[in-house]
Amino acid sequence: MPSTYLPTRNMTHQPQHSAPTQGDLDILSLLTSDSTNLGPLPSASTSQGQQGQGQKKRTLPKRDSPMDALMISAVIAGSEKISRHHFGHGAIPRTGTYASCDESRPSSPSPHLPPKFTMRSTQAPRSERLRLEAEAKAKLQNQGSSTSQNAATSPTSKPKRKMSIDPVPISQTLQLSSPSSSNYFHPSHSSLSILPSPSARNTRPKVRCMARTRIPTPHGELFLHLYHNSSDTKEHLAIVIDPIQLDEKSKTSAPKGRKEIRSISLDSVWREGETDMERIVRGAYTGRLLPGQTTSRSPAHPEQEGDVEMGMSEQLDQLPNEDVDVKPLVRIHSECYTGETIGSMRCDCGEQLDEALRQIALPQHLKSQISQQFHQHAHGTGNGIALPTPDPSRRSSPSPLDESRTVPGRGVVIYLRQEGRGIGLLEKIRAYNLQDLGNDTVTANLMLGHGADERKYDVAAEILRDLDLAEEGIRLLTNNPEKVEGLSKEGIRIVERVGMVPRDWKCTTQGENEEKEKEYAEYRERRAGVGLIGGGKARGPELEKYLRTKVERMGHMIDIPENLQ
Ligand SMILES: Nc1nc2c(ncn2[C@@H]2O[C@H](COP(=O)(O)OP(=O)(O)OP(=O)(O)O)[C@@H](O)[C@H]2O)c(=O)[nH]1
Repeated sequence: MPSTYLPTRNMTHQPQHSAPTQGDLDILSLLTSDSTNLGPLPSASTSQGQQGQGQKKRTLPKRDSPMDALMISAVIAGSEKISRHHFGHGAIPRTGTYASCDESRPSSPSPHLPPKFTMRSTQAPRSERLRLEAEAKAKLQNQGSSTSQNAATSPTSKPKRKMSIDPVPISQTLQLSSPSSSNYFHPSHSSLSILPSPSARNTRPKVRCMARTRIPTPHGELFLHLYHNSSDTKEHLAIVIDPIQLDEKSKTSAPKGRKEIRSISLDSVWREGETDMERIVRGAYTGRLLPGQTTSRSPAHPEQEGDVEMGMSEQLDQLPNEDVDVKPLVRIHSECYTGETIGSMRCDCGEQLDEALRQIALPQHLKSQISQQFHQHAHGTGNGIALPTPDPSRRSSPSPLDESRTVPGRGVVIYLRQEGRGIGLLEKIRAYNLQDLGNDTVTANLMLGHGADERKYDVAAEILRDLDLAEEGIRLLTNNPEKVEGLSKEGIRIVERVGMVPRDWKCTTQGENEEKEKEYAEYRERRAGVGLIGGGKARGPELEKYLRTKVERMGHMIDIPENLQ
């Protein structure tokens, strides 16, 4: 091999401090020597005794992998100045950092040739990497032992983030999902591992509103609140309709003392020094955001409001009238993918969600609200839940309230992610197949090893508490006695139950079918159906059977229309 193959460029740029190793010298000698000078490589068949006297034994030093001299030469000749120490590192323009892969041996380019490139390791020295790894392990162990308790009590001890949207990591806010019943389709499924501890079962779940935003809908503008909680991994929602927060006219027409429906956990200060932009991004502002806005009118920092508009409650306090306000209308709604998204007419869930939003947004007559309280609902509250009976003497006494006054409607739909009455979408789909075999919605659940209804209302109650509605009292929109009982047990004050009449039954019962039909047809064209498939009235034999089962087997507090009995 001619000596011109010697990779002189490379050798010239070897760092001066590092003496060539024996391996380097061997390769150099291999590349520059005549191959005939190489002795035979030792092999199993060649013993020392068999070697000729004059033959000098030449062996390559033991290296990690066999190296082909020609290949090495070709690679070196065709590449930038790369020494074997830097093999595998990237060639980058000189930028100053990590001039060598080992900080103890900085590279020293030849003083004669201005270097075009310097080599920079793409990774830190091993010592540094080991140190970081040990640090990370220690940190993980610490986190494991201190758990969520630390996080909840000292959010400021978290590593500093650019924008603190989430004061507590999701892993600490959300725990493993709620228990599900076992059934014979999943013999291997054990729910034991995810059952909460007995002590956890007795404590109230904690909820935190993580973010809120304004959503325009066919029923007006509303605020969507997303909640995390400590008892399951679901993101439950609160859909708040409260026009006084957005609309000047509503503000002035609302009764004195009406409070905005706001989340306490969202509005609180999440950490010291949080910025206006952080509060805006999570939705902890009052009023309406405008393009380019960077400061928030924040209920948590009233002292910062300065030149901004007067707070809503101050304005309301200045209203002259003394009206008793209508209580917020609340619906606790459970997720139903089929009914709400693909317009299934096996159930009335899509229609109910639409109808609930419509009813909450409707202006309320103060007079009618008071008079409603004189009448116990036609079906009572069911399950022994006593609703307050207003003093009948007030009925006859003339009062300014007798003059009907319209005030903006307000209320909340708590949207719980309890698909399929708590059994999940997969199981509900299986239940539908059992229903097609002739079973009703309750029997199908039982056949799958579930309860007829596995829902809980503790998280809903905590969300109502967070919205500061628990004590003020609510009007609950439902036919379901379990919802009334569940919420009452959780300490929610229900002043009235408002029935949910299926739109189709409404037409049938009121004897004004044609007019009502027309009204619903117009309604459907005008505003329903936006975002809800078939948002008008649902009708069909399967829906009929479902509704009937709810009344006959689940105790729902509504009469089946006479012509359908
Ligand atoms: N397992 C099962 N769940 C169903 C079926 N049809 C509807 N659902 C679920 O039932 C729930 C609907 O309940 P809600 O809208 O809260 O109302 P409700 O319990 O009927 O009571 P109301 O408040 O009177 O409407 C949703 O989670 C649906 O997914 C069914 O056939 N089987």
